[in-house]
Amino acid sequence: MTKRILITGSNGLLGQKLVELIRQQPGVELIASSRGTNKLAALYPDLHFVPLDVTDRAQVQSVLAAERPTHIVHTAAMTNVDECELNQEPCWLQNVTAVEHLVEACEQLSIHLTHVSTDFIFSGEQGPLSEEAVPGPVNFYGESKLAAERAVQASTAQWAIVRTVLVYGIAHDYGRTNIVLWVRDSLRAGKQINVVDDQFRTPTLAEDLAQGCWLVAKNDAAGIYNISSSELLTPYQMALQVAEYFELDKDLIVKADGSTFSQPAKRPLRTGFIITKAQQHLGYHPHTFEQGIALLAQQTDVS
Ligand SMILES: NC(=O)C1=CN([C@@H]2O[C@H](COP(=O)(O)OP(=O)(O)OC[C@H]3O[C@@H](n4cnc5c(N)ncnc54)[C@H](OP(=O)(O)O)[C@@H]3O)[C@@H](O)[C@H]2O)C=CC1
Ligand SMILES: Cc1cn([C@H]2C[C@H](O)[C@@H](COP(=O)(O)OP(=O)(O)O[C@H]3O[C@@H](C)C(=O)[C@@H](O)[C@H]3O)O2)c(=O)[nH]c1=O
Repeated sequence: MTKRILITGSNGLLGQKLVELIRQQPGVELIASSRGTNKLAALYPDLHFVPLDVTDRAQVQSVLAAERPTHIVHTAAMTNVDECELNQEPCWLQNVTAVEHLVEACEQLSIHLTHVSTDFIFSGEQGPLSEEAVPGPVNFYGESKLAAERAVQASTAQWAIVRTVLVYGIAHDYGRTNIVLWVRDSLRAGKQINVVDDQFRTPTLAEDLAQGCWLVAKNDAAGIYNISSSELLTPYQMALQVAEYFELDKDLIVKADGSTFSQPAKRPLRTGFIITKAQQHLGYHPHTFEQGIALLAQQTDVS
């Protein structure tokens, strides 16, 4: 049966990488969707795009009934963690209520749902984590993403959950920075930055995350899959690698921790994922952080 894959949040970082990847797959029909206008229209004039605000139940019902996808990769979310902490109603609407609308439609139309989740559902007391780890969020964004997972796991539709962590990459017409570009651009500007050395992550190249989501949908996989890199690093260690690669001044990177650096929303300290299940079951093989930096360097040097 021909796969018809609908991506939610196709204007986002992961959404754009999924469009780039899936549009090249033979025998697969792609439906891109997002809340705003299509940011990829100039890049991919032939891209089939439909406006879809996933918080609007009627839109979810009508678009899915019209487009009849066989698979959905749900990337859309409110992803600014501090904004979620300070604006909890829109966070819940975008991260939980929207998922309930999608689950309902996937059950009605027998659509395979791949839902993208996060390490922030965990407390940060221990890591790196397997798929069996017990959640315990420490911020509202994490609470919303855990509630979304529970809605998906209670579904009678075919579902898979892809958990990831600290995604970096370059997207078109995109407002948000990421750890690699933020460090590179700060050091290039001669700016001193305070970077925490007490948070542990397995940073994820956006292209690898897209590959992981594609492997899940392609294989009609079921259950939870950790999709990230396999290198456990602190942001401080990541910053040093970025400085090394771009030959920038490491002395501008000042080591910080929770006692000297804080953000409106608490961050889980130790996360990061064990990815052996995805490696063995899906054939998932991510880039190293250094390879990821090199890929971004190539992309920024040409764009
Ligand atoms: N980035 C990271 O470090 C991590 C991300 N994740 C998860 O991965 C997924 C993708 O993240 P990422 O690509 O970074 O996110 P982005 O913030 O880059 O993109 C999210 C997209 O979702 C869209 N969106 C938001 N609300 C709606 C809505 N109601 N209807 C339709 N589209 C909507 C946004 O549209 P608009 O542009 O109009 O705002 C945006 O384009 C998310 O589920 C996130 O929770 C998990 C771990 C780490
Ligand atoms: C801005 C800043 C960040 N950091 C560190 C904190 C953190 O570990 C890392 C990234 O910080 P940010 O606040 O940009 O990102 P943060 O909101 O922590 O990223 C999270 O995003 C959501 C969507 C997720 O799902 C999580 O997996 C995670 O990736 O860099 C510093 O050390 N100094 C700084 O000045």
